Parts: sequence; C-alpha cells; structure tokens
Amino acid sequence: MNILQKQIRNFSIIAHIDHGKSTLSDRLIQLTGIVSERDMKEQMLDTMDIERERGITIKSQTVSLPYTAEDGTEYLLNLIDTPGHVDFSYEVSRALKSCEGALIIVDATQGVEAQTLANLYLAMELNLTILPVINKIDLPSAEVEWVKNQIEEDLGLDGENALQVSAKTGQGVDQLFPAIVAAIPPPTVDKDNRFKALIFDSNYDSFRGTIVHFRIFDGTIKKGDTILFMQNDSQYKVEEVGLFQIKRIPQKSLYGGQVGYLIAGIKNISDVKIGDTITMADRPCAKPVGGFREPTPVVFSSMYPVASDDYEELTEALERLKLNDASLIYEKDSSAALGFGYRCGFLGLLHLEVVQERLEREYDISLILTSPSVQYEITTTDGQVNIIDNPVNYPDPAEISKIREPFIKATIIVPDRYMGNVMQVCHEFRGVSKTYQYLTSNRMEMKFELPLAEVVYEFYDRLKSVTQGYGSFDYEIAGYQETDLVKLDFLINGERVDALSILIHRDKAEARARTACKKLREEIPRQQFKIPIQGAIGGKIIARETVSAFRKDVTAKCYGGDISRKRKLLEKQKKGKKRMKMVGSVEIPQSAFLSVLKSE
Ligand SMILES: Nc1nc2c(ncn2[C@@H]2O[C@H](COP(=O)(O)OP(=O)(O)OP(=O)(O)O)[C@@H](O)[C@H]2O)c(=O)[nH]1
Repeated sequence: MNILQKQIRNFSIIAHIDHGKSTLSDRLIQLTGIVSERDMKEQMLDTMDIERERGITIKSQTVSLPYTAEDGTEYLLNLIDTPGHVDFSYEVSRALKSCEGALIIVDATQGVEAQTLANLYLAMELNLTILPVINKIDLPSAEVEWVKNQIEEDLGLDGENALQVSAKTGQGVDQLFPAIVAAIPPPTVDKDNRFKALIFDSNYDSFRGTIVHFRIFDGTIKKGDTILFMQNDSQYKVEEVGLFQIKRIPQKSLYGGQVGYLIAGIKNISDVKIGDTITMADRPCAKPVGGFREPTPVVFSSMYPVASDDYEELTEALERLKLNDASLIYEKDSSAALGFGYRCGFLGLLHLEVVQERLEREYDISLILTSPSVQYEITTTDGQVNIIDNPVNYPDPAEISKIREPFIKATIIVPDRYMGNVMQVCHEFRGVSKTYQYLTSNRMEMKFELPLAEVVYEFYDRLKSVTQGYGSFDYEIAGYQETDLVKLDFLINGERVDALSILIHRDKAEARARTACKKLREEIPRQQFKIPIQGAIGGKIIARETVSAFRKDVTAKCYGGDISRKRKLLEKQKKGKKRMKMVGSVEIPQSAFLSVLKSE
C-alpha cells in the first residue's frame, strides 16, 4: 500500500480507567479485518495474564489500521493505546506526543472522572485535536444527556456532537473512522530532511532483541541505516523497520509522520529509553524532539525469596523482567533475617503489585516483600543531606537534625454528597485541603496536599470505599515538606527482624505497631516455646502480643509401622517449610511478612 503523508492519521485513545479504551481498541481492530475472528481471540489470550485478570492495560499497544473511506481514499490510522492508571502516566504523555489527535472516552454511566480531566490536560498541552466519545450506551443505566452536558461543561468540548458508541456491542463504532479522518489533521513533518523520531515504547523479543516503537517527525529510515540514540549516544545498525498490525509487518522504509518499529540487534531494553530521540549517526538532526524525562520510581521495597536457594532464580527473573519493563529498577540488598534479596524501585503501588505477581506467576518464586517506602530526605547534625528509602539506612535519631518527606498534589472528583467523607479520609491520611469547586451542580473537584507515603499506603482503597467507588483520583508529585518520622521496629522472641521495620510518621506509629503485632500473632504458628512479639521505637516498646507455646508432632498420629504414610507427612511438612523463614529460633511463615504490609 502506497500511502502518502496526508493519508495518515496518528491518534490515541484516552480515558479514565475502565471506561472502555481497550475494548474499543479491540473493536476498531476487528472492524478493519486485519485479524481474523479466530486470531482476534488468540490475540486476546496472548496479552499479559495480569492485564486480562485485572482488566487494566499496563503496556501500551500500537496498531496501524488500514481504512478505505466512502470516496475510495485509503488511509492508515495509527492507533496508539495508552495505559489508564496514574502509575503509568509517563507512558501516556509519550504516546500522546506521537499523535495529532485523541479520542477521549467517557463512560455513559460514570461520567467525567479525575483521569479523564488529567489526560485531557495532557492532550491539550500538546495541542491535539480532541474528539469526545461516549461509551457504554448499551447499558440501561447509561445517561447520555448527563454525560453530554459534562463534556460541554467539565471538558469544554462539543458534547452535543459527541459520538455515541458501545464498544461491547459494536453499536456506533463504525462512525469513528470517518470522524477521525475528518477531524484529526494528518501529521506534519519538519522540513529539515534529517531523520528524527521519538521513542514512545519498546518491548523485548527473545529472538530479535529490543523492538523500538517510534514516531517519525522528519526524514526516512530503512534497513542498513546506522541510527543514533541521542540520550545515551549509542549507535546501532537497523536490521528491520515496519508497521504494527498486531503482528509486525516489515516495510522497505518508513518516512516522516509514520508510526512503526525498528529492530537493530539491541540486546538490552534499558539502552532504549522512552522519550529519547533517534536520529541518523552520519546526519544527526539539530535538536531532539524534546521533553525527555527518565521515569522516576517513587515507591521502594525489598524482595527476598522465601527459599534462600531461589536467590539465583530471582536474579535471573528480575533480569528478564527488566527486559520488558525498563521502569523497574533494582539493586542487591541483604537482610540479617532474610538473607540476600533486591531493593526495587517502582512507579507506584500498582506497579509493585504487578511486578510481584509476575515474578510469582511467571517465574514461580515465592517472595517476601518489605513494607513499601517513599524516599525521605534526612539532614544529619553534621549538615549532611541523605536520601533514604530503606529503614536499614535510618541514622541514629540523636544524629538527625531534620527530616522531610515527599508530598503530592491530589485532585479528587466526587459527587458532592461524599464531600464530607473525602475531607475526613484526607485528614486521616495527614492531608491538607487546598481548594474545592463545583464542576456541575452536584459534582466537585477537590484539591489536597497529601504525603506521598500515605497515598502509597492504602489511601486509594479508602477513598474508593468511602465514596462507594464514585471518587476518582489523580496526583502529581509536589516537593518535600518537613515531617516527624520514626523508625518502627518489630522484635520476635526478643530479636529485631530487620525486614519488618518501617519508616512511619510518629502519630501513626502506635496504631500501626498494634495492628501489625496482632497480625503477626495470628500468622506465626505456635512453637514449642512462648514467643513474644513486640513493636518498638528505639528502645521503647509500644505494642506487644504473645504466641503461646504448643507442641506439634505431625507423626504422632502414625502409630504402628506405616513408614510410607509417615514419610508422606514429613514430605508435606517439608513443603510447608519452604514457605517458612527461620528467624533466630522462630519459624515465620511468608504470610506473616505479607500480613504486616497492610493495616486492615
Ligand atoms: N456494557 C458495556 N461494557 C463495556 C463497554 N466497553 C467496555 N466495557 C466493559 O468495561 C470494562 C472496562 O473496559 P476496558 O476496555 O478494559 O477499559 P479500559 O479503559 O481499557 O481500562 P484500562 O485498560 O485498565 O485503562 C470491561 O469489563 C469491559 O467489558 C460497553 O460499551 N458496554
């Protein structure tokens, strides 16, 4: 297909989580017929297990959709799918930078939510043409007029002419292609004629190495070219370029305005940075596309294999995972209680959970995680400033002169009847109310400043529950503020278990210590002696529980000489032990470590 630049449209679909982006993308792909019905199902099966189970998009997928208009003109519509969760908003902005337009999806039963607005602002900053689409009109509870109104008032877009679709039944979806072609402008290219492309994503293929996904802003690229990654100055020879049509479709060359992939024998995904600019080594462009930023982890936690002999496997699994997830960072760590492990940095709690689940599921390693922490800025009495995210590195309190913690600016959108509840929850999580305003007669936008550590720790779940799921939330990092931090330790049978220590605000320490001790008591099985469990700040015990003594002899039942039965029982017990950690003289199950991560 010989497609001219004016026959190309590059667009994204943006929406609040669960408003139906992925379903709509699938429907659009299906309409073009680039995959057969059978492959369509297979493709769905191919996507990451966790994405399907949780119904969220983690990695963005790009696809070039061929479309023939009524007048016979052929178009190539490049759809760049974006993740919907706040943890992954950096990927959204990179994807948007590769587009001229965006469909903004609003669920007809939920209306405009916090991330609808946040994503809209991102798209507006980049001057994209925005087409509002009302989805889920098949549902009996759909309130199309109400949503039209919100699109006008909250988003400042044309609500009256918003397209109305059901991504589920397919109703109205066929209007989208003509609307995209008519409203979204074709890509413009710089007229420098020097190759310039923006990397908006990458993935790893075990046969071909890293696959770079990019949008070309100027020039052409073909097999054999030597490209230069501007950020880290590395050069590679191009082996293949092409388009995505679920499968990779190799092309002779790609040119300005197009979205596609390249393969260049790149062995490590971390050489390829999302947001970096690619140019030609012999004729580099003058300036990068711009706006490059390294994704910065905000939550840190240590991971230890439950069975110490799984350490090698964990190392290998992390290396492999990193190939597909460049935002994951990790370094060696060790704990007196748990042995060798890794300290990892994540974009947010959801990212942490996804990594943990993938390690356990895809690599079959059971893990113990330490309580997630943010980075604190600690000034010691000798004037040194240290950034600390691991309780192990917390200095002697006598040497601390000042501690600051990261804050966020949160935007919460709720029906006004929940305003009181939201205020209360924010207060509970040490938040300060900044402003609030009515968006419509009964929906409010509330702004707060909250400590990031609190948001990491269950804030979102609480917000959802007190607003019965109607509250939506978005945030940005907003600098450091002074705080009163303490290190809370746990002692089991008199021995401090370093992997259980947490950094916490003084006002919250006692309550947290009590719940954690209680949970540990429930999770630690009785042993032949009494086990005290204590929570302590410095030398001061602030909570205490006891596991009473009990003698467990699994083979006691097997009187007589049935040796095989005895052996079976012992085997079973051994398996159970694989999930236990010996700390001093006490056996602690994996579940005990995990139970203290949450307060309820
Ligand atoms: N009834 C109905 N359900 C829909 C429609 N579109 C999507 N859904 C359902 O809404 C849920 C969320 O849809 P997704 O497509 O996964 O939403 P998403 O916006 O892609 O979510 P993320 O990828 O997590 O951002 C799924 O259970 C879909 O089956 C629709 O038009 N009608």
